[in-house]
Amino acid sequence: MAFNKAPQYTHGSPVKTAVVLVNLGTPDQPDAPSVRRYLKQFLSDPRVVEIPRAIWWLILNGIILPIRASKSAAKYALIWTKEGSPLKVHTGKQAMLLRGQLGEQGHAVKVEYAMSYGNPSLPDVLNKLQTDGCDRILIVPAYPQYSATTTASIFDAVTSHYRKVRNVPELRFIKHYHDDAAYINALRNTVQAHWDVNGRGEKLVLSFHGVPKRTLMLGDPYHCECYKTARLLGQELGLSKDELLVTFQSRFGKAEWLQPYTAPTLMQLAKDGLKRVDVMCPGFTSDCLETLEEISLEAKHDFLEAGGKEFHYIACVNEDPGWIAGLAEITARHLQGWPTRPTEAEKTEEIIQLGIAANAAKQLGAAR
Ligand SMILES: C=CC1=C(C)c2cc3[nH]c(cc4nc(cc5[nH]c(cc1n2)c(C)c5CCC(=O)O)C(CCC(=O)O)=C4C)c(C)c3C=C
Ligand SMILES: [Fe+2]
Ligand SMILES: [Fe+2]
Repeated sequence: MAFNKAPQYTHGSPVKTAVVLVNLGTPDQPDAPSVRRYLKQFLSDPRVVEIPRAIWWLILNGIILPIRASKSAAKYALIWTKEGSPLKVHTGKQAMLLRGQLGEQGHAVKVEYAMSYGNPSLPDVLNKLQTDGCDRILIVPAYPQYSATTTASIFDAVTSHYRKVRNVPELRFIKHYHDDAAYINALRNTVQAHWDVNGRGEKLVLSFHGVPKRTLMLGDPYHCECYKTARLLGQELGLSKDELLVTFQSRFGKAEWLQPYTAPTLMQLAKDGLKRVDVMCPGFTSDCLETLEEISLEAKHDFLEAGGKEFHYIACVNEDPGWIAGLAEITARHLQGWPTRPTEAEKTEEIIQLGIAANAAKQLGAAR
């Protein structure tokens, strides 16, 4: 196997640190060809669909992609913004704000964002960081709860990238923050802010993205981590057991997924006489197709059709300042031990270098 050519090594170059916020990915455009390309990459990942490859290849290419690409594209079109896909827009803004927050705290780190599927791709971002001389990389998955389908797929993508690299950096990887006070507080503040403006529903439904039930039986901690997030948030909000409900959305395929399923549960609640429900999705740190279309539009429609009167969707933490502070806290904790705060000598050296560069530019200007 040939390894990718690394930038020329130079003695004494300062070791730079980078943080990469990684989210799932999204199509480039809300049209069938783009969605097909994205779904093909996503659903071909053996971490996402654990069916023998040859059989799955036939099902995916013969049935799923031809049908789903245009159906999903129509859904993406409903939530697309002028800036692009909400998932990408929010993740990009979070990375920019995290950069600012860590910088204010004195950390000299680069912060980028990348996607497991689609763009900006993880390999592109990791290559760029290598070119920029970053030799310490902290990977921050955008998922609070660990799941092999999401978190481990990032791990696979990162490690398989570096299998082709000659000069590998130091690597760190955050596994989860489902029970981290920084995340729970950001969720609590988001719910409270919504209640302060809109009053409070009879029930708060926490809808997490589902996974096949089989993965729980095989030892994936995702289900337990979702319940722990819910329990801690319920405690922070002072909710009784009757006021809080966990459900799982986005079932894909025919197999049983984690239950109770979100949409049928909401319809049953309405049929049982519940008038107002508040719904939040604490498995997502950015609003996306799954929250904006599936919950805020589809599930709302189902609840109202079944006799409910008021449906309140509470947005994800997105760029909420409390969450950006929390994300910075979690990130800084995982950067510990890496010298990210420049020493006085390094600061002086940087000032000298800047001075030399400015002088050179002046001389160049005078010579012209
Ligand atoms: C938050 C964690 C997520 C888990 C766990 C997860 C598992 C999972 N998802 C699918 C299939 C699809 N998911 C789709 C979209 C999608 N999924 C997540 C997150 C998790 N998925 C996000 C953030 C998004 C939205 C992306 C966006 O562009 O906004 C889709 C595509 C949309 C569609 O066609 O419905 C599919 C398909 C499986 C099979 C799975 C676990 C086995
Ligand atoms: Fe998904
Ligand atoms: Fe979905």
